[in-house]
Amino acid sequence: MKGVLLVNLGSPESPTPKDVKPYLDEFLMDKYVIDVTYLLRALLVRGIILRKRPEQSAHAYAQIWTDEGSPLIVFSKRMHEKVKNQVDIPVALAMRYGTMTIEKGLQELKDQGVTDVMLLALYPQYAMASTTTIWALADELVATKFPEITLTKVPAFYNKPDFIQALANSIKKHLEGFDYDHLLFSYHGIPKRHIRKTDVTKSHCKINGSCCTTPSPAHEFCYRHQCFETTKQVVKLLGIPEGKYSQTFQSRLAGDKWLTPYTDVEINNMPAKGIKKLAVVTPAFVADCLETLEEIAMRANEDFKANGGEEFFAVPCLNDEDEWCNVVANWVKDWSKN
Ligand SMILES: C=CC1=C(C)c2cc3[nH]c(cc4nc(cc5[nH]c(cc1n2)c(C)c5CCC(=O)O)C(CCC(=O)O)=C4C)c(C)c3C=C
Ligand SMILES: [Fe+2]
Ligand SMILES: [Fe+2]
Repeated sequence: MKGVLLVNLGSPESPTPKDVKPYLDEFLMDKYVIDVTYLLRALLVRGIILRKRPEQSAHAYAQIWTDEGSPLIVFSKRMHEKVKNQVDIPVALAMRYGTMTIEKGLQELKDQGVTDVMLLALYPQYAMASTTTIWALADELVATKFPEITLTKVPAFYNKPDFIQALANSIKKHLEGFDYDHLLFSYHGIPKRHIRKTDVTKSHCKINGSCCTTPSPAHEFCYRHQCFETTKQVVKLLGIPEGKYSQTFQSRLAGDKWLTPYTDVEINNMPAKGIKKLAVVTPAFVADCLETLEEIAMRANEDFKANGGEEFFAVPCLNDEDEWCNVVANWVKDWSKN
């Protein structure tokens, strides 16, 4: 019997340092996120990052937390319900980190008699730190605990026409009536090293400006290329002219060379370039979360205005919008027919 496992990142149990610390420990000790030797990772994460970050992150989480819990979890659950109600095979929801584990998701499907699982990582663009870590853990669990299950991994959907259409329609709807000067596409950043590491050709991705727009088999696993493509296709559908939009990368951790240009730096410089009304869209995230609600809608908004900006609007993620849920339900239906 067929079934589906939807997987997103996860959130701490509560916005307190006590719960944020073990969550960040699980997340940052993941070898696909901080991809150095175990000893170096432990030194970096447990010896340095986790000394202060849980307090700071808990404070940030507290500002976005809702009565129902973390926005990422709340929106993912709503989206899951809507998808589930449209299809006639079991659909489970799991998170890569935290208590809603992939193991529990697979168990839930197994208990309903599922042996053939469509694994959908809820990230439009492929990255080692987001997609591979889900695929690798699911593979490990199947090998050790669910030998009767086979997995079908859904490739990144950054350029799928129905996803692009849903995203473009959502942006258009949210921006109705906002006469913005500029639309910024801000994607979660990753270390440049990750791009080189997942280059299947081993030589294509030089991150020098043109590699990501030059056709190559490397692009199946090139996060930067996939971000450019999402932006290009959405802009085309919306008919936004050159110069009225740009693309940046946010949420970097210190100590590494991350993809540029950086969202915060660019936003702070915009008012001086005459951009006074700014709209920001965050297409690496399908559900609003800390990185969209606190980093963009709150912090970037304040910084933009402190630097002379006048109006700022953070476009919500797709969350549980009907069109997006229908798109996912259609992917499930198409897969389950074959
Ligand atoms: C879009 C996909 C994501 C990629 C790629 C990604 C890479 C990545 N992230 C970190 C470090 C952190 N990310 C944090 C939060 C966070 N990251 C994503 C998605 C991707 N991360 C989401 C959806 C969220 C929000 C989670 C939520 O609960 O709302 C955090 C935690 C928060 C904080 O302390 O700031 C960290 C840390 C790295 C190092 C990385 C690639 C190497
Ligand atoms: Fe992240
Ligand atoms: Fe590339």
